[in-house]
Amino acid sequence: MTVRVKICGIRDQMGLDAACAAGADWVGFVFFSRSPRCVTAQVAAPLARAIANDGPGRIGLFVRPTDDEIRAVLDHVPLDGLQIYDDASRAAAIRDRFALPVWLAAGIGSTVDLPAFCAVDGLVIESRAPKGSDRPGGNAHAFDWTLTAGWTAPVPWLLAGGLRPDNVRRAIECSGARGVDVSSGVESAPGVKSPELIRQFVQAARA
Ligand SMILES: O=C(O)c1ccccc1N[C@@H]1O[C@H](COP(=O)(O)O)[C@@H](O)[C@H]1O
Repeated sequence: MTVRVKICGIRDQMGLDAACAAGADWVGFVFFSRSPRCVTAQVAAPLARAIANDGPGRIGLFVRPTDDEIRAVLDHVPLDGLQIYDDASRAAAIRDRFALPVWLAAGIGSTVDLPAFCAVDGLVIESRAPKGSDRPGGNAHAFDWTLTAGWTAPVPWLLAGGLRPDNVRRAIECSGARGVDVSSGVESAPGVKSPELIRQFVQAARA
């Protein structure tokens, strides 16, 4: 089975071209001001529009957004889905409001944190933010991948957090994930995507 891959935190054409050439299934644009990968709608719009119809899906990442913040982005940037960091009921409300697929990000500390039910289209299962971090994801921080091994997921899900070309295969084998999401692990510096690491990551995920 082909593992599906999302490359998150795309900020420029070079990163986008690398993700497309590597065969990524989705690319993510981060609309969160405290992230080193943050893009404005003005920066993301031409990148999102440049993606071919058969290219990766375009995911907008938001942290506790208001409806107005999402609307302001959607007015300019064509997106195929939203990745939301908020509580489950708010994510479901965003799904209803904007009629777009919504993936809810869930930080996992133990198996009790794994959702048994949800009213969204997908889950991004990742580590909890380390103490002192001012953002809930994108921290290059991994969790115990075996926690998801016996889980019956209510919707499709991606594994995220601290994944890199040299650990993604082991993470997939330990977790049972069929999809992975990466940001920090394919960068040469915070916010700077490395085409070579993107290529290696996608290849390793699907090896
Ligand atoms: O990428 C970010 O900067 C970010 C900021 C705020 C919330 C989530 C963010 N990224 C997501 O976090 C995970 C793991 O990222 P990493 O590979 O450990 O850096 C992933 O789902 C990203 O989409």
